[in-house]
Amino acid sequence: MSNNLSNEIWRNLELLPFCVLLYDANENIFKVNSQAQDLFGLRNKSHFNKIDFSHITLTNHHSKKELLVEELFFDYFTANNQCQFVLSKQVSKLLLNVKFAKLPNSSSIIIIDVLNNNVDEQYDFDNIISNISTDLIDIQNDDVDKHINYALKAIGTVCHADRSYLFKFAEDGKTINNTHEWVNNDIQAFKEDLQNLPKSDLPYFFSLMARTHLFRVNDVTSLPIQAMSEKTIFQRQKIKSVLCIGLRYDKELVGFIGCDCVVQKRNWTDLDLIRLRLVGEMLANAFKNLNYKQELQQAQQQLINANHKLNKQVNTDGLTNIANRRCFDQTLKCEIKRGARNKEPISLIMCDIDFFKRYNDNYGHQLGDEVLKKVAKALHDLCKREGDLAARFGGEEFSIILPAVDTDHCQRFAVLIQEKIAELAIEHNFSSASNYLTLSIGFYSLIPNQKTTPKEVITNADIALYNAKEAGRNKIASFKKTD
Ligand SMILES: Nc1nc2c(ncn2[C@@H]2O[C@H](COP(=O)(O)OP(=O)(O)OP(=O)(O)O)[C@@H](O)[C@H]2O)c(=O)[nH]1
Repeated sequence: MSNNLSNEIWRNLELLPFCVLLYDANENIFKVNSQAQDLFGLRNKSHFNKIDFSHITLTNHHSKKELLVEELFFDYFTANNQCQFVLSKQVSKLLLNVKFAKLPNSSSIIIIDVLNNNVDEQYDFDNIISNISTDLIDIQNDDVDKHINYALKAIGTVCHADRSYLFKFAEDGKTINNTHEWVNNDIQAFKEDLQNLPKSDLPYFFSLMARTHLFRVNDVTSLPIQAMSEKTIFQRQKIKSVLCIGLRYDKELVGFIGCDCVVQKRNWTDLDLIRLRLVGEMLANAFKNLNYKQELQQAQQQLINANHKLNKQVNTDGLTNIANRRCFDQTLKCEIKRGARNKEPISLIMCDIDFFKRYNDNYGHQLGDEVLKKVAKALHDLCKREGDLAARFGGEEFSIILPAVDTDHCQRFAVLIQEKIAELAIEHNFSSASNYLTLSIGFYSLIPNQKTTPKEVITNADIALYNAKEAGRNKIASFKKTD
């Protein structure tokens, strides 16, 4: 490549809006445009030698291998003419996209595009954002505060703020509450003072928020005259710069998150805004999910309660509030099967109020109902073991299922029933059996087998009850098989 040609190419190249370096093989010199000189901290010269780059190393962004800048010009690029490198500066790391082109006569050009101003910070923020979004996806009510505080600390730190916070509008829509706050070391917290704050105290702030969902002030002292109220509040909190973005829930503004700088002013960057907006959107989505989840849980609970109530209703006798015939039938069927499986006894007691018709006729139907309730409660209270069931069989007749109870045990239980009814001491002057209300009790105890049917068990207990009645009432009779 002739000198003239090389110079001509360079005149065009050096004007590109990138960092450009050219190696002129003829002269064995390097040319570096002003952006590239700035990037590598080189002194302004018309051309450079290898030695001028000897202090500059780059790190391959993917392989993490280090190399000297000069190596880029000589056989570094083979298959791919483009690669990303990290250049470590004093306080930051820059991500560079480096493109390589060969010229005739072993000369070559390097064009560098600075992709990111601080690789570490971006990397940290990406990590934080990915953590926050993972945490917020499955947010539960009891750890919501932890995640919000983490998000606020993250956004406060990456935006170089001294304080970050979340405000939510109260239900009346007229006041706001500072629900969460992060403050940097030695920075005063204000959360407690910022409860039930009338929106009307910040008219300028909220008019901007309503229109743009954004409030970005680099220098609080430069706020316009309409923002007098805001200025006073900000200055009381020693705020020098403030950046807030609105939180929307179904397009409606429900609050805002923001950052303050207290120690020194900050010219908020577009990146600060993008980051704050990202965190704000994630929080707003999380609140939305949480709300849906809560509504769903409430609906599920209501359904469970309604089901429970319905289940109770269909299985409960309306007057006496103990198990009804339906529940009795189902339970007896199950317990017979269980007894057959486990080869365990089961007892069924049928009991009937003596001369109840006379009671009704003389004391009235209403008092009759009260008696039924008292007897039902007494029987229910006696059923203490799990699996025992007292039910209203129909009219003034009650039944009790006693799993794992044999004849002797059931006889003792029947006596307990009589004692309990006697304790009630319900006057019945029209009974031929006693002056007080009494029951006739019949029971059937058996070890069921696969063929045993509920019908057969009920019939036998009923026969025993009939025998108790026949024996003069207020009696206990057990069913005995007549072969
Ligand atoms: N108050 C009230 N009475 C009821 C209810 N269900 C049934 N009865 C009454 O219970 C009475 C049962 O009468 P009977 O079957 O003749 O029997 P009893 O008078 O108790 O005579 P024994 O059983 O032979 O001692 C009837 O008068 C029914 O009206 C109810 O829900 N409330």
